Amino acid sequence: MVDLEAVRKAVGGLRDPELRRTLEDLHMVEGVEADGDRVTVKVKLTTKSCPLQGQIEGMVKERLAGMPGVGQVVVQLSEMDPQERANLFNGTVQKAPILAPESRTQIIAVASGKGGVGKSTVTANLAVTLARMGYEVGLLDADIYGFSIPRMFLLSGRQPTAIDNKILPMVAHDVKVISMGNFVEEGTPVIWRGPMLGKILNQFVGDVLWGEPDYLLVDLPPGTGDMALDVARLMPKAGLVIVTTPQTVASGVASRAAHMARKSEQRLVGIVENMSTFICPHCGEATAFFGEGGGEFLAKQLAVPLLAQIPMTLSIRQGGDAGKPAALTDPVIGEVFEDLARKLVTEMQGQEARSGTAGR
Ligand SMILES: Nc1ncnc2c1ncn2[C@@H]1O[C@H](COP(=O)(O)OP(=O)(O)OP(=O)(O)O)[C@@H](O)[C@H]1O
Repeated sequence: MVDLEAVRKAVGGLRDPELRRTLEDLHMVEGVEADGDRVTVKVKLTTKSCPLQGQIEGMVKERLAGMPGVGQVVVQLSEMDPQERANLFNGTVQKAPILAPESRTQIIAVASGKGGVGKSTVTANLAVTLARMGYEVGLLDADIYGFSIPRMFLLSGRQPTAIDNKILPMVAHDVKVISMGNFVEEGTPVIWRGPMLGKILNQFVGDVLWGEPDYLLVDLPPGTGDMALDVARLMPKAGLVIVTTPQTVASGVASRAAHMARKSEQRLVGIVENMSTFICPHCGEATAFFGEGGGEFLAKQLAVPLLAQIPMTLSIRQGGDAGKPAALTDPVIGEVFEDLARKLVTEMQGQEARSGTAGR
């Protein structure tokens, strides 16, 4: 005898790979039936064109395999009607828009004074680390000219699913990702300017079904251009983390980014010094390749904490190119980023509490 309640519970406990919620929460389990040991599970997808339907079918079969009394498993897929979908998206998936005062999502914008200091690398590694620590994480790649996030998450060339004018973020390494890089042909230059940038950012925030992540990381373009100002305008509560190298600090470009943030009344959370030392892949010796003390100097100057000093390692570069951030594969780097994530979470909580906005 098949225990249909147990089957329903087992299927209901599976998580939708895109929406990151259980099928039960999403009201996707329409019914379970048994005819002898032949079990039929009816699953209602948000859309029949869902590219993950094969994956969902496989998940159900794998989950039920070997359950007492269960022999053959048949998965019948159907589709929600627009009303059911709207109820689901506006209710279960996204209770409040991500920028609404009642949203629980904390936004962390990651900036740098100039390009090439490793801002995207730090953002990607921080995102996967927060996800590994159990937080729900979204990553918005607002570096629309020099997007490198899709490559770092092995998402190049893929397109997110769009349903009823909403976009589902792609998921990689447990992080929900949206990047301009997934909306344009590879190698095509992005030439929008001024007001268009604000519109894209608006869309990436308003039209993407982020759900309710604990943290939304925003990878800003380098420098103090239009996009950084748009982020300040659209996300006034975002905390800003500035990535610098010891050398960049010396040239003063990092502090320009910080001063702009202050001017636009953005909340500075802290500094991350990247490429602090070069770790030789052969002998393991650490060399202060770009000088020393820069991050600390900037942190003192701005009266914010130095959250981390990230070494320059082969594993970080290789992880970025291979689509698997090194924080997931190199235990030493994993530890460095976990330390950064813990400090960042604590600092954000402290700032919230001090400004009296905790629990918003
Ligand atoms: N700590 C590190 N160790 C080794 N390589 C690193 C490290 N940080 C960054 N890199 C490498 O440096 C290059 C530039 O990094 P990244 O793309 O993250 O910079 P960025 O500041 O985001 O640049 P841009 O804003 O111009 O896109 C990449 O090849 C990346 O793999």
